Amino acid sequence: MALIELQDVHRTFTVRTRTGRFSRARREVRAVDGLGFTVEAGECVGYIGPNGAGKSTTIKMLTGILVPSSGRLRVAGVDPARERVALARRIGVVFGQRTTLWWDLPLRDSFELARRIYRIPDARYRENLDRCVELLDLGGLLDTPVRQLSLGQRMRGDLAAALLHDPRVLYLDEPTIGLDVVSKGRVREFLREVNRDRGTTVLLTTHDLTDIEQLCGRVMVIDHGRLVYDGGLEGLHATGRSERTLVVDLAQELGHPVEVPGARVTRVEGPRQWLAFPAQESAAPIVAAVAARYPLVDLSVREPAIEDVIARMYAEVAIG
Ligand SMILES: Nc1ncnc2c1ncn2[C@@H]1O[C@H](COP(=O)(O)OP(=O)(O)OP(=O)(O)O)[C@@H](O)[C@H]1O
Repeated sequence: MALIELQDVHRTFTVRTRTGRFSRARREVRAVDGLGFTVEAGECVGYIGPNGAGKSTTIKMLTGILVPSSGRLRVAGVDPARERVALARRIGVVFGQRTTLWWDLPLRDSFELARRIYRIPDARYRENLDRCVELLDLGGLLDTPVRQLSLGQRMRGDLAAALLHDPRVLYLDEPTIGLDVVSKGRVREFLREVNRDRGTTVLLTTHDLTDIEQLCGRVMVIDHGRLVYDGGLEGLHATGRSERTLVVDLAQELGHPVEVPGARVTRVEGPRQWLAFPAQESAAPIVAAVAARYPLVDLSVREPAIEDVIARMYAEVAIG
């Protein structure tokens, strides 16, 4: 069953720019430009793209904060902008950069407030709170005012607050931003549990690709308001933008890059040179060509890092 559905969604903004001392021009920005995708119940999907791609605008439309200029949008069966109250019961939202917790009150009070706002039945509330407290290790923090919590503790509190009412969809916007390695691991482990054991559908926006690698079976890449990739993370390598690297140690420093068909030198350090070649091609002919022309001491092949693939993809979309 599809929990999130977008069909040909557009959202434009009109911005005024100064063209002279007394003159202004109106310009249309297409923040989201014919976007369409479906997220099925129980999926955990990464939603990534360069700055200004349209991610926040999409999330704002999905949470009912912004109305689309045109197109069709449904979340858990409701139209977000028209049925905000019904939507609120079905979704949970966590923004890494902002908190929904009450700054001066103990953590417990923010949870209590969520119980009242969402009218969560007592038994359900206690069960969910106990689970979150245990999994997120919040036991010793419930009576601490939020302003005294560390960033990692506060994020764990925000996650709990977003899930107490059993939302079917969880939107996460940079949930691990600024956290140390241990805190990131804990947040990711919790999210995995929420998605796997409770079947909560997760849409995750992040600039940290490790979040995606560890949590998402599917990734959508957006740029200029359009979907430019939708599929598995490993499938990104097959888009032709992925490169492997052959690292060769020559017997002596050449003073210039080696010349080998099918590969390009990306770095030279003394006798060591780095040769990039398309990831889907075999390394064998390149190794043979290098060995035939230059005396070698050692060589190794490095697999592409997903960061590099995405960076190249962003760069190509920007140029094209
Ligand atoms: N309220 C607004 N008024 C005018 N333009 C806007 C408004 N909100 C967003 N935009 C423009 O729409 C485009 C998409 O912005 P959006 O914030 O959705 O991108 P993003 O992918 O979330 O970027 P980031 O990763 O930097 O948060 C940008 O060009 C932005 O300047």
